[in-house]
Amino acid sequence: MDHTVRVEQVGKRYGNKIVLEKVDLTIERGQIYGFIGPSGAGKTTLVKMLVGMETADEGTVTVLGKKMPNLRMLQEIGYMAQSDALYTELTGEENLRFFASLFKLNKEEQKQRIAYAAELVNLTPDLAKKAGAYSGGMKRRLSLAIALIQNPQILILDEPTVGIDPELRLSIWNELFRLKNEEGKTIIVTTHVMDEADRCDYLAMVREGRVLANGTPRQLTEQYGVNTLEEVFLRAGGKSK
Ligand SMILES: Nc1ncnc2c1ncn2[C@@H]1O[C@H](COP(=O)(O)OP(=O)(O)OP(=O)(O)O)[C@@H](O)[C@H]1O
Repeated sequence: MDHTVRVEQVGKRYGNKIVLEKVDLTIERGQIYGFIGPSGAGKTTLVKMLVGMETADEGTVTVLGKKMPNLRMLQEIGYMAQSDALYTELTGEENLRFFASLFKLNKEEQKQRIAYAAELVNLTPDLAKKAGAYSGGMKRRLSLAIALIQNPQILILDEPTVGIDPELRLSIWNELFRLKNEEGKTIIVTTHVMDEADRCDYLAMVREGRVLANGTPRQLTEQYGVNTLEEVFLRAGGKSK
């Protein structure tokens, strides 16, 4: 099997608080892998470790065979954080150009990638406006375009479609499927939206720093004896489980 990400016995604490405990995961190349779980479960901490922005106190995180954190992996990992990290005084296009310049792309590739990413998120007509004047949804879209700019092998998206209207959400998901199917990209998302979780090939249910269950959406509903992922989420998120 072609492992893209391997998380082994990972533990993390902030002060006295245990945020992740004994987490094991394997993500295969070309998978859309979702993390679901209640607020504060540890999903963002986990994805930050995959990107190399947080270090594990225990255990190891390996991405494309390299132990994380590893600065060289930034070329291969596109990351969209939960809060937008944009230069508000720069226009949308200038933001894209700035981030494109951080990667190994020649001038022509930069131009193509900027046009592609802007088009994908429907921002082409707004590229000349300052990012500070964008609406919340437009900022999310610009962040997504930035995550794609270097054409990374792995996309890590922390709640990518929050504040994005249903039509654009659908077109973004169609593009994620295309990236997976045609380009073999590995896509990791965190989400609270159950119809998005349903679109993932594989899910990990995270709660209180542990992976309670993982499997395909169907395996999870079967395992919990319910009909929908929403019910799985409520069971796993509730105290009664
Ligand atoms: N830098 C930090 N310092 C201290 N505590 C932190 C830090 N980052 C996260 N935490 C705590 O770690 C826990 C897990 O947070 P995390 O952001 O990973 O959860 P999450 O599952 O992504 O939640 P949400 O769905 O709301 O985004 C929370 O209790 C949070 O308060």
